[in-house]
Amino acid sequence: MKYEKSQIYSALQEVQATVGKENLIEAGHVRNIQIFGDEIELDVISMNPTLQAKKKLEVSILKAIHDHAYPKVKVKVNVIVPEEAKQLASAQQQIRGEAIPGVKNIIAVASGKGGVGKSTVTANLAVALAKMGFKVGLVDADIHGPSMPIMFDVTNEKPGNIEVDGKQMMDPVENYGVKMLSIGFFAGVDQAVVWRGPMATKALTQLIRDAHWGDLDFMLIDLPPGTGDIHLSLVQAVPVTGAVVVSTPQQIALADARKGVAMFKMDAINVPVLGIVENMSYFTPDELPDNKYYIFGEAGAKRLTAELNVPFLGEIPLVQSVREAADVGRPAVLQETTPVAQAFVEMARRVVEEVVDRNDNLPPTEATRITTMAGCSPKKEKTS
Ligand SMILES: Nc1ncnc2c1ncn2[C@@H]1O[C@H](COP(=O)(O)OP(=O)(O)OP(=O)(O)O)[C@@H](O)[C@H]1O
Repeated sequence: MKYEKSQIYSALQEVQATVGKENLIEAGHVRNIQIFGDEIELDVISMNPTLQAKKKLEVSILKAIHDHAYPKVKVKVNVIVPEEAKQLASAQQQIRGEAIPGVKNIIAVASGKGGVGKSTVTANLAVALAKMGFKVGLVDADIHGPSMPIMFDVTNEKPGNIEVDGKQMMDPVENYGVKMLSIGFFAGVDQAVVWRGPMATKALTQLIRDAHWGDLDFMLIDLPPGTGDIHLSLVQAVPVTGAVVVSTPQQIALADARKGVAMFKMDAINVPVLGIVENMSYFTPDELPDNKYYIFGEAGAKRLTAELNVPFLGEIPLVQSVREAADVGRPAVLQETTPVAQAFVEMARRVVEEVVDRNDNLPPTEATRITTMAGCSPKKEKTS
């Protein structure tokens, strides 16, 4: 079949440019349409440097060409981000608050709905990253129910004080290779529940900024469920590298996860969504390890990622040992050889991949970036 450039141009008029109201052709964002046998290749400009925007643009172009010109043709899209678009995004990041010296990547872990296992996933992600050799810090900002001290078996510890450049700072507690601060250390679980608005925000900012974290590859922030004040405060207080959203496959959890993703994508917030983790994907009894029971529905979060065009970061089974491990303060990923531990390690690998991808495609949070998967092979268990 012979393909006509004019047909391709008219199909691309159906796709909106990444800024303004014009379509791609009106905006002059399509360059170098080339036809090689049964393949069309073209360059397109994206004024939005985020990975999501670029992927969305690519998908829209494929769809437009298939729907309005040639249904079966192979299409290769090269998305180009001009330097000024990168600089603009960088400037937008600056007004968000200063980076934290020594902290390379800040990852917010969120869920729309409570009780879907956000804190469990965060704790296991933190330990998995530490086992891979990364320097990891964890901020438990879940003011409604800080659970990290229990999950890390440090309920009887208190963060120390340390003088840094003449200033008194909190010294995070450490276990399993993860430095950690929790609102629970200061307020006690019962008090923390009543914290709201400015008080919660102030506490969160102090946990992040008034602590001596040292050099970290990753700072994970376990947010309260939902989409509230504290989420907005966080993105104003620090430049968040990306967000991980946790959901179960259940419809009501997915509806809230969708809201969570939408919140991070809002123009005013504009935090790249690294992807969605599906927790409690299926139940597997210990005595029948090959049996999978999809008690909350099957692959719901996976479908949602396809629909929202965000990465799928993995599925974690519902296993009794995960709950037991959380309760005794030894995250399940430390079990090493169990399938659920491997699922957590695989999820951590996917998160690192997405961070690398994001840092390659967006202005960095700081000058030093993680741009390699080196160090991603699990090393020997490190416990304290
Ligand atoms: N994959 C899993 N298998 C078994 N139990 C799990 C799993 N994930 C989480 N749980 C258990 O489910 C309960 C809720 O988990 P968790 O506290 O992590 O949820 P959450 O989303 O952080 O809750 P919230 O933020 O509303 O306090 C805990 O008892 C936890 O041990």
